[in-house]
Amino acid sequence: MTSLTLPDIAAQGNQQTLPLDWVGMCGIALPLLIEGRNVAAYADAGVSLDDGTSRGIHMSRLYLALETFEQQTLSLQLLHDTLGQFLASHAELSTRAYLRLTFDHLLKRPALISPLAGWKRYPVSLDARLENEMFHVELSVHIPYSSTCPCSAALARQLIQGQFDKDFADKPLTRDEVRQWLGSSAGIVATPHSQRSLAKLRVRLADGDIRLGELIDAAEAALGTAVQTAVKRADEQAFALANGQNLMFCEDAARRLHQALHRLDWVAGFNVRVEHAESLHAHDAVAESRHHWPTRG
Ligand SMILES: Nc1nc2c(ncn2[C@@H]2O[C@H](COP(=O)(O)OP(=O)(O)OP(=O)(O)O)[C@@H](O)[C@H]2O)c(=O)[nH]1
Repeated sequence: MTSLTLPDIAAQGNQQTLPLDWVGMCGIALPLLIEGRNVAAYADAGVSLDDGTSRGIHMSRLYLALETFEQQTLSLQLLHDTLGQFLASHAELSTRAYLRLTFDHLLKRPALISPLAGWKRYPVSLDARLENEMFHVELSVHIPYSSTCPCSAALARQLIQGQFDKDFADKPLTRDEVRQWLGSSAGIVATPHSQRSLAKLRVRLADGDIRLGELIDAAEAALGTAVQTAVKRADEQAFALANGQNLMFCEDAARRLHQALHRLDWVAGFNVRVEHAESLHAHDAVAESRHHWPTRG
């Protein structure tokens, strides 16, 4: 068989000497192993091209370095080793390596009262980089929850009081009549507005495991009214009660999350952003809080 030499354009010299900050591939399909389950993820893999005289990087070497994710459980060590491999396969060319993994993490959540359960989807991204031998990992997760406006609740209560004064102005009060009135929409004339809300958490991981489930649980416990999966009427009623006891502005939600993340000793720094998709307005109410986090970014 004649052996054919394949042209290697990437290895050619470059006429314009210009280093590049990031070169690689985006949207690579990649199965991950997380908590014993296979998860369909996408990877963006890249390196810096510091040697501006080289035309290109070797994309296939980054691609092939990702193969281990299929067999090994996702861990900080695996991310670190992979980035190390990116750089080792680009000696003389690159000093910085980057890997972003994005996937949906599914958790089974029980109903509040009924014996039902269902799956909840949490979009996740993991950004790892190796720069000057320093390894950094940022975990980002989006957590939906429900929030009821405390101001709207107070305004609604005032209207209900006014209606009570009107309806019972000249009447002697009987327990039964009041009870009936409380159960009628003619009595409870106003309801506060609630909104589906979103907490966007970004945390810098110190050494240890990627404790994704623990992070989500801590955030949902702090928020109090996570959105539900399987719901019967009994669950909906319990949810209405939980919301009535858990009124919050976006500022309240951001402060609660700040305190909850601060308690996690494996979190080296964080950025919290909450978005309340208001039903009062066509715009959102938003609050942010950070700790050991650069102001921008
Ligand atoms: N650098 C670079 N490569 C690209 C690009 N688009 C496609 N490729 C292709 O990616 C393929 C893999 O490149 P390399 O990793 O250098 O492949 P290779 O030379 O067979 O592998 P090595 O011998 O390990 O260098 C080549 O066929 C490139 O043409 C691009 O924009 N930049």
